Amino acid sequence: MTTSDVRVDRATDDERYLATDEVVWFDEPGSLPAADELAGVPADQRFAAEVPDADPATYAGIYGVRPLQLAVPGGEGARLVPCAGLTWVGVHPDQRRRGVLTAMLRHHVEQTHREGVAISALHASEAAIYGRHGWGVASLTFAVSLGRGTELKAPGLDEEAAALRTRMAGLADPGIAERLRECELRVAVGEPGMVVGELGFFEAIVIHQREPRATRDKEPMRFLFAQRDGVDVGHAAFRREHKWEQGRPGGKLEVFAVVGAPATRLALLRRLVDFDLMASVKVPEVGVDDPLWQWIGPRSASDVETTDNLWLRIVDLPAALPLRSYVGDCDVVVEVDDPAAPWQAGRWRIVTRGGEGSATRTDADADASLPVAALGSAYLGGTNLVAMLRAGVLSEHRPGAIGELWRAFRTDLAPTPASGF
Ligand SMILES: CC(=O)SCCNC(=O)CCNC(=O)[C@H](O)C(C)(C)COP(=O)(O)OP(=O)(O)OC[C@H]1O[C@@H](n2cnc3c(N)ncnc32)[C@H](O)[C@@H]1OP(=O)(O)O
Repeated sequence: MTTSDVRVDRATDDERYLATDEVVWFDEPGSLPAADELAGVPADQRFAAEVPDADPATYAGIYGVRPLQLAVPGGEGARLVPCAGLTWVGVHPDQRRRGVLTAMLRHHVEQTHREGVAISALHASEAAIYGRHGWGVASLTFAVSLGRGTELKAPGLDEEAAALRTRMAGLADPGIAERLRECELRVAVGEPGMVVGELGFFEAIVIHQREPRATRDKEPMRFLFAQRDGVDVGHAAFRREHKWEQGRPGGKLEVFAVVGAPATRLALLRRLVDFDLMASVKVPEVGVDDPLWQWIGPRSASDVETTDNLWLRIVDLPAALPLRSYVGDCDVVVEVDDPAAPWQAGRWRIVTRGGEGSATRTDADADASLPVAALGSAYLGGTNLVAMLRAGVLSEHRPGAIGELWRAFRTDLAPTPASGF
């Protein structure tokens, strides 16, 4: 079988899509009606691959797209731009390593381009999958474990943080999905790297968290909202777990997200490290330049794990570059290697001036050659192109060209990690 034997189109059979999902992800079967299981990925954004000799009860492969707003560098803060959130990618175990994923990713890139969206983003289950298909790691994230009562020292933010009120909320509270989304939209304009889903994405969180398999033996997900003058300015999602050691409480608090500008994050984290009966708190989605590192000092975390966060793929280079702002000026001709998107492979003159950027076709000699994944990696200012050159994964034909490009793309702060989608 070759990739051309794989037919990819809209998935029209919900049961078949879910049966494929179950065999790929080997989770406890869901108990919700199909429409609820599939909530969060619009019906016209669910796709499936078919191959000639497959089991008719499942698809050979499935994928979905969540329409997202991606916060990209924009002046002092961020601009929110449309982005295709690739998710739910899976190939039936009987069909793996036959090119089904390759066919689906090619379809996704073409489909995204056709729909006029310039950027695709994803979180990768395994790091080896997406680089060869043009996605590059655009941000890194850390999960940081803290002990109960860890002191967060931030003298310059104490007053602002103290003026915020934090209040708990639950999944059953009316309007919770709307509140989460509104709050994230408010925060994202200051945090390049964040993504914000449509309302259906937040409704799906509520639907899925109410399912028995999500809460078995566990506290249901709870939220902590930070409010200024009655307006939500940030939130954290978390769950506590009982643990007793020799009659003493040693509970674990698992945080799923902390969303807010620095003073809001400070107020939320101070609450999270001070819940009764807890001994430790695990905070995910801590970015490279997250203020938490300054607040806790170099050795206060009991454990730190790092992973790749958002992977970006540019699918329309001349449309993508003007969407963000740039701190430096450059004029560099790049040869872009992108076999899966021939409309943007080849030579481009990238010019940034006065904060604005563009890419135009040119026949001039290339100053540098790049896989398209390198541009996705650098797009949020999160991955250093000069470091990639030194590592030997890019090539330069005019000395200094990559440095010039990087000084235009770089940002003051590393991107904020994007929450899972
Ligand atoms: C955004 C998201 O949804 S992330 C979730 C991704 N899904 C999963 O992890 C679910 C479990 N895994 C799977 O369903 C499948 O193994 C997939 C989707 C990862 C890969 O699907 P396949 O159809 O087997 O991939 P395909 O045959 O097109 O492989 C393309 C190439 O990538 C390589 N590759 C694919 N997956 C992996 C992997 N997990 N690790 C290393 N290499 C991989 C293949 O070896 C192949 O290389 P080659 O062209 O040099 O031979």
